[in-house]
Amino acid sequence: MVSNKERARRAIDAMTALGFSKKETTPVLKSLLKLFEQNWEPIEDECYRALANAILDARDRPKGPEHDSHRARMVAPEEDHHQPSTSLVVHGGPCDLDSETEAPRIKRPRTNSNIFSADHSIDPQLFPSSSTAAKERAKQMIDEEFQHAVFLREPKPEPDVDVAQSFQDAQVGVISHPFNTCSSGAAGPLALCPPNQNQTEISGNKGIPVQHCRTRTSSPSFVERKDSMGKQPQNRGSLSNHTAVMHNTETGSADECTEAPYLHTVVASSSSTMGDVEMSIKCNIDPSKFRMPSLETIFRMVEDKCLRSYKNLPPNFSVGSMINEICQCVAQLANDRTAEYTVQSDSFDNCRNSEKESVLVKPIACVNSGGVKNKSVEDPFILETSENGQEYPNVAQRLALSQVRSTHDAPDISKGEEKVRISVVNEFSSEKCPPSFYYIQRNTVSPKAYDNISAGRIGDEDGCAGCFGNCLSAPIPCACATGGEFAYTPEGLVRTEFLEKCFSVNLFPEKHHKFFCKPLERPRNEASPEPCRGHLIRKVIKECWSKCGCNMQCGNRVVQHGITCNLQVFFTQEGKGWGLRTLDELPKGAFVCEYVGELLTNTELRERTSKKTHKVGYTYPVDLDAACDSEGVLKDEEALCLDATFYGNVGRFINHRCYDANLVGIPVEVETPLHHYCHLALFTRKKIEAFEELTWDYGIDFDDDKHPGKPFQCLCGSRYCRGRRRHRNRGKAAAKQAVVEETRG
Ligand SMILES: C[S@@+](CC[C@H](N)C(=O)[O-])C[C@H]1O[C@@H](n2cnc3c(N)ncnc32)[C@H](O)[C@@H]1O
Repeated sequence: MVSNKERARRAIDAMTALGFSKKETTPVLKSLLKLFEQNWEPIEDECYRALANAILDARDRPKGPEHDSHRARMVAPEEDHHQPSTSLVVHGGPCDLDSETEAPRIKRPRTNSNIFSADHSIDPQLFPSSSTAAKERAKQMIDEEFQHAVFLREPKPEPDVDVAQSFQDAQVGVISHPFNTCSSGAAGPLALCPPNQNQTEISGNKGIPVQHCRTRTSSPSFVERKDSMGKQPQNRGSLSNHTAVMHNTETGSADECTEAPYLHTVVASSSSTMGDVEMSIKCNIDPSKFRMPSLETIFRMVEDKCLRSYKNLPPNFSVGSMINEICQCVAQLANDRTAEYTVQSDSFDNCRNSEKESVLVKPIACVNSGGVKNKSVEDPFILETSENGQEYPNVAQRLALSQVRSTHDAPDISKGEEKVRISVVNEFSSEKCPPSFYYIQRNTVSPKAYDNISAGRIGDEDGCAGCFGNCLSAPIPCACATGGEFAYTPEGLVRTEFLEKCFSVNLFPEKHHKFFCKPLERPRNEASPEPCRGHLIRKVIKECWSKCGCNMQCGNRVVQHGITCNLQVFFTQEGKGWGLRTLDELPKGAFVCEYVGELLTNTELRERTSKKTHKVGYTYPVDLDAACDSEGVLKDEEALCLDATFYGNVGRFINHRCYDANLVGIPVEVETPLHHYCHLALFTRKKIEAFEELTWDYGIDFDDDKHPGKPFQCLCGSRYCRGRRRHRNRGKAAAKQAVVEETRG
């Protein structure tokens, strides 16, 4: 049992850590002891919160004949005069309650450097006496008051702690505790944690989460929460848990804290029958200088840094989700050492081990029913690192891979990323599913491409003031309508005229304006890249977006809703590899899917393809021609393209067909606050029957021997095929004319 002397010493030390002198603390402590009838618990509870408050009250209390230095009134000074009878006076000597009806007024701590505010006194009626009930209620009120504050006051760091260094030494720790209490997702309370208590519970009210604090002995401190009923809150894993835990600087005793004050913020948590896992940030701090930023701010900054540092990130990359994922993985791996875990872990180990020389992405195998080995397991993509060690996929990407769906074991190749299930079948060979890639529903953006699009070259960040309700039914089209008319019909189909104009640009590029990339200035001895062959200026659909005044059901929002038709990836009979088909009949002008991949600059794509180190049979880059600037001129490194080789959606399975393909690609501005560029959306050019293969004219000139990428041997089967030798000399104009007529007819 700890002696009173020791308890007093600890209390004084705790206060010293907060910047209160021993001289100041001692009389107030005595008063409180008296008040609580020599019961230490209410004083020690909540990291000596009551004591800290009482000292502050003593400080705040105006000095006067009736207020000697040993008297601390737990009342806000401004109320003191008006409600003297309701305040509790604590004497420095033996406990001397002025009145049985007086009660302590507990103040809310100030949130910034000056810490404890005196602006929030608690109704004294709630503390009618110093009875146990009153003390309980007082304790509860303290909790309520402390829910949202950072409770720091000039703590004394360890003498040998370099404060500046301590800031940099903010650590993230994973704390696992296999029991059933858990953290809530609600904005959480902050606690001042006593240095010598094994567990302190701060009760809350109205369902507001409460917390326990454990101080460190050999293991790190942690904070956990449960609701006022002691149940686990539902919204686990939210990232707003925010807890400040402060330790004193005491050293020596095994059960006492041995480190400088630190701020302890719970970042994420995961709860399951397997146990709870939390991740927290611990900062050694100088509270006079330190203000804990919000987690959202921190995450945003980290995400921004990742984007800049690494080549590529999925657009929905979120540090917060990643940390949550880590918690879940810790819980899972700690409990479940299955074979599957070993396999996956190995692939990550491979990535890690080969980080220096090359990065190995080992796609996860298909589940093969017939015992057929998936080629992709044996032939992983090998991607060389660039000079600066950053090549696809890099560290951040590998971390992000857990969020991106691999295509193994896929009755739905999108692994639930899309609203509809996209099945995979192979009726013609033993390959059960396509070589692995990472399924993404939205483009990822490389930092360079990001710089280009965030420069606002393509889109206009401002929303349209004229949008309201469903823009398509407005009597006068708003500014989102391209050329004064919306491209979509009320049924969500692209209007025939618009569709034909888009098709015509593809078919007769020579009749349409082009713009040309300017190559980068290069040193004389360096080979110049191939001169730009020109990018077509295409018709663009601009969809309404979050800054528009209309609602999500507005008819001028189609592509942004994602895939809605039933598609299937299938193995083609003609030798084109995998292809995409529709399972339902589709009307003319229907949106099928976007071509999704990694958004790169042309320069980045060239660098990537020049390495040609990956063992990928098919290539998937597509120019984003619509990415023109107002001057009609682009620098080479500004022109954008999409590469779906490693990351992509079902669009990457659409094969080429010369001229009479049944899909047409239309650039669509689907804006987000961060991205303003044209997405490449594929719409049906004509009515398509169920089970018909979906095709698209890549615009390849098979006669062009100078083309940097060797075109494949076309097996499209079209009567107008440009790839078949015997057709090459036939008049292209005649072929185009035939297609136009066929389209009209
Ligand atoms: C975007 S991918 C299409 C999906 C691809 N078939 C697969 O299995 O992943 C483009 C590649 O498919 C092949 N391909 C597409 N259309 C073709 C065609 N008409 N004839 C022959 N091969 C074709 C070529 O190898 C081309 O580089």
